[in-house]
Amino acid sequence: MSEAANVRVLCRFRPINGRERKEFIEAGKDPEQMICKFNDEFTVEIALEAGLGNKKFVFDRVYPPGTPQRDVYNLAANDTVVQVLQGYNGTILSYGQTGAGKSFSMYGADISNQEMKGIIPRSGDHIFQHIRDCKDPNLEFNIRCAFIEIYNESINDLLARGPEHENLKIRETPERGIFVEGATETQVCSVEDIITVITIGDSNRAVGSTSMNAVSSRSHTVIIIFVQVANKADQSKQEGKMCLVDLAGSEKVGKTGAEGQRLQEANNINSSLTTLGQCIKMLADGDGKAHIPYRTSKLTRLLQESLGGNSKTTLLIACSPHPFNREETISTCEFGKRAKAIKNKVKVNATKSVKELMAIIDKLTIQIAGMNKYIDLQTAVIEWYKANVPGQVPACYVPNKDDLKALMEGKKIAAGGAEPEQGENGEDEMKEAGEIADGDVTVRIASLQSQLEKEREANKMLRENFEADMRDMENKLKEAQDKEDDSDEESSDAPKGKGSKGGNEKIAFELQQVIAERNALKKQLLIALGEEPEDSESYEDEYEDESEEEEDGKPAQPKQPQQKKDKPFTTIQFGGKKIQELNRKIDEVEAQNEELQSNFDQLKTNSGEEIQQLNNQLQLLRNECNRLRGISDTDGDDSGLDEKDKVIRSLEKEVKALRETVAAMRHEQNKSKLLQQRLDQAQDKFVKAQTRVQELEDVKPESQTAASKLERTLQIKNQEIQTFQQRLDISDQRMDYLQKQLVEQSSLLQKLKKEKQDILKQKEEDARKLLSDFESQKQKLQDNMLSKAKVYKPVSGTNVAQQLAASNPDIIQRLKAFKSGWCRDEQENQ
Ligand SMILES: Nc1ncnc2c1ncn2[C@@H]1O[C@H](COP(=O)(O)OP(=O)(O)OP(=O)(O)O)[C@@H](O)[C@H]1O
Repeated sequence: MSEAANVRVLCRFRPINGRERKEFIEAGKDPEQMICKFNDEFTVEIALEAGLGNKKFVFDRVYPPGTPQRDVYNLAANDTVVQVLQGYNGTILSYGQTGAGKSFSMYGADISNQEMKGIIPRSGDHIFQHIRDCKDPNLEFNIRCAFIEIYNESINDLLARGPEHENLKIRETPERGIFVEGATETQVCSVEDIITVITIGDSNRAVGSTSMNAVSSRSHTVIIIFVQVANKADQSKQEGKMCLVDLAGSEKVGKTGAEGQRLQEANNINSSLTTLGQCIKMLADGDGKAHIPYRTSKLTRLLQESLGGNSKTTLLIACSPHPFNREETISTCEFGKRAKAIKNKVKVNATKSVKELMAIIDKLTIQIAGMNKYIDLQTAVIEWYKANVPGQVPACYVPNKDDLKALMEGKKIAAGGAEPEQGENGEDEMKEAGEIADGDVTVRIASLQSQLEKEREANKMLRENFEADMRDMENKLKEAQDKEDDSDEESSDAPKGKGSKGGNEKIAFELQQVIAERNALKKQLLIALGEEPEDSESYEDEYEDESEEEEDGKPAQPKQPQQKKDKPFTTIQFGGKKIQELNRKIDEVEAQNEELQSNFDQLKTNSGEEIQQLNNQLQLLRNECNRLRGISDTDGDDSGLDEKDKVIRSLEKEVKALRETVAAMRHEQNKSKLLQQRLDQAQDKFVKAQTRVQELEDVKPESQTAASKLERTLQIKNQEIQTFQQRLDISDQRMDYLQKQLVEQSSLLQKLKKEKQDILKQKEEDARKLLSDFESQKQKLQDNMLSKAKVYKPVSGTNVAQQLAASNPDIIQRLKAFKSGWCRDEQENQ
């Protein structure tokens, strides 16, 4: 993880020097005059040309003239060293006008003097003090130093001589970042080694005298201290890199009086500093997306990481306090102000051990496997959708983002059909994944959908059953009616007496059966609707007395059926067509019945009187006949006999006629009886029909209630179906989204695969390169040490300075000359 870090800018003013005094004394001005006013430790006000006021600059710290080296180090470099020891890149660069004190701050007036030494030797002190203080036996430190200069746009190795160490190339790799290819990196084991390295490097660098600075740096110098910390415990490594940059001074060519080689140097210096200024301006002003022209100069390319890159950077601007350099001081402060706005992105340079790399590869392999599995699942979903009707919930599990995450972490997901993992955490992971799967909305939709389907099916069945029941009831009613009609016809032809009564019983029995069946159906229907069935009333009671014998040979009067309590016997107004027909028939039968009854009564009255009269006449005739027979037997007169025979025959005719009349009357009487029986039957039918209608009337509200309940249930179910349909639509949208995601994930997978291959390839290449670099470096160092007797030894424990002195006697002269330059300048200042 990288973190943002602003470039810190510190501003240091050196004391007024001899040259500046001299200039002002010669000009008749106050030689001690200063242009800077220090309001607090962060602010400096620079006096502009006469009358134009002051210009205020705010920095992370402002050091007035006379600030001790230690104070500058404490703020400028202490934190940076700590961060480098933690594996960060840190840069401290000094910028300013020539002679403003850059080298003084970075190296110090005397690098071996405790008070006068500058940031670089103090950093060395700090690093080795830290190593000495470290108590962790697993940590191994490896400190290396490189020392280069950029002179006239050429990068030269200051720790080795020869053309092969000049004009070195800048390279960049993901592991190392930006580095100078072929620059000598010598191992240092103490601060003395660092001092030696500085001394050697200094002796090799390009310096010259200008009118502004007796020993002026004619090149930009960069000391790089690599701090590598290896942890034996976990085989990990991290390497912090500290760049200590002493820039060559910007100068006004006219003011410094440069000409010839100095002029060319000055132009190159100014050119690279101008590019540096441009990069800083663009970094400060831009939105982070602008192209920064780092490659325009070697300096900016080398400092690319320090400017807007992976480095915690501190810019130390060195300024002159004297009015003689007002313009340059203001310009330097402007430069510092711009640099302050730069934000770097820093991160720890942790080098992965083989173990760590293997772990990363394993993780990536798991991720790829997880993504493949995810893709398989998604493909299954798509296949399912293709094969099934849209709007249905997939029969297969629809994985979600969490599943992808879990799969990429090597976990398994329950709905994917994977086996539970072994080990302590396996179960938990499966449980977790299972919870994710169970909680998935699609699964819930599927479950609800199937529930709905079941409800729908049950509803449909209920409705069908109800309709079938209704149909059955109607059929039974029709059958019963037909049977009644048939019974009517049969009874008209049936033998007199008990025969017609038996027909009624049969109808009554069948009707009871119909009622019993209806009750059973009603009970089933109520149970299906989830209601408590009422206890069915016994309809048999209504008919239990119907089979009573006739009393005294007289036809039994039709009995009224027992009416149910609280249910009055009402005239039927039921809406069915059949019921209307039945009513009509009942009315007809009733009318017929009344007519027959009155005829029968009339006939009965008339025939009874007539029979009595005829019987009386017959008796009289019999008496007369007997009397005449007695007279005839006593007189013996034949004429009288003929007369008597005539009377007898006449009387016999009359008797015969009377007998025929009586037979006819008896026939009428029988006919009347038959009519009476038919009347009874009709009465029975009427009663039964009324009962039936009443039953239907009773059932009607229940049926209506059940129907309305069903209707309401259907409405609710329809609403639920609509809701489910909406949820299914959402699910469809989700599927679209998932399909898009699948495509994205596929391309991401491809990308990851490619990246993995690239990384592996790059690692192999780097390893090969490192090995070859190492071998060549090793060879070079050995060659240098053995054959050419070079000045340093890249292994700890040897006094590099002593070896250097022994093998390079001329360097002592050069160092003396170099130091005398500083001393001269010191004297001048004093
Ligand atoms: N803070 C200071 N206190 C005392 N003397 C200083 C201070 N800064 C600089 N000097 C002196 O000023 C002179 C010039 O300093 P220095 O060489 O460090 O300048 P520079 O900016 O590196 O110049 P150039 O760019 O030409 O190399 C030196 O003699 C140095 O000792």
